[in-house]
Amino acid sequence: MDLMTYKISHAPANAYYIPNFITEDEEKSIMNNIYAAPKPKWKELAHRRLQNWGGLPHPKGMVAEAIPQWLQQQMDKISALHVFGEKKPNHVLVNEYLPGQGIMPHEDGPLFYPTITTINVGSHTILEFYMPVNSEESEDTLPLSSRHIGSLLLEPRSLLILQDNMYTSFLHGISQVTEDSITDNIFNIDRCEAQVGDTLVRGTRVSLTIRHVPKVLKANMIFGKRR
Ligand SMILES: O=C(O)CCC(=O)C(=O)O
Ligand SMILES: [Fe+2]
Repeated sequence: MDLMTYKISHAPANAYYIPNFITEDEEKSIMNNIYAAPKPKWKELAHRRLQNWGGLPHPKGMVAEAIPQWLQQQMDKISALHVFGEKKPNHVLVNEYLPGQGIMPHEDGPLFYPTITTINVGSHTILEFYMPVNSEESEDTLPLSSRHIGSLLLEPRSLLILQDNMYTSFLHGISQVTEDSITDNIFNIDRCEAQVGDTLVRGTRVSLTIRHVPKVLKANMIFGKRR
């Protein structure tokens, strides 16, 4: 697969969008596996819920946990695209959004290698990008709406890859709405099934954010070596 074919030329930095990265059968099986997880695997937040696979990222290092085969398979497919350099993805964050749910604009922080890959399952969403405020400015003088630079439409079964500047120079977030108007402010609209003028009604979306966590602790570094 030649990644360059999928580069989003209108995006302000390195971003790639691969429609139909997974098949409908794979999508169903991913959904089944995610919903088969025991209830405590879900972490409930105010506006979404999530599952961590591979461990819990932590400034002191992630205690690695085994990744099930159904996820590893997808991670290997992404590895094959060489988007993590010499590294391999070792962590998956699953987010579930019901219609009307979203995520506040944020940066993903220093715990991850600067490539984010996301498999999109179930429903579309719109990922919005914003300029951050620097220390001299405040939210009052530069409201979020004035800092919006554009967005990406993520259709079901697609893969999104964001790198470097896209990761460090902008905030990303998902608005808490139940439908989205498709406008020409969507960087990848020419790669989507939807067209400018459409209104897309949101269903339940599950995203798999697949990343590389550089700092990993071996269990014996915590408990001491046992022989
Ligand atoms: O659901 C998504 O695609 C975005 C998730 C996200 O930005 C995060 O969990 O940091
Ligand atoms: Fe994020």
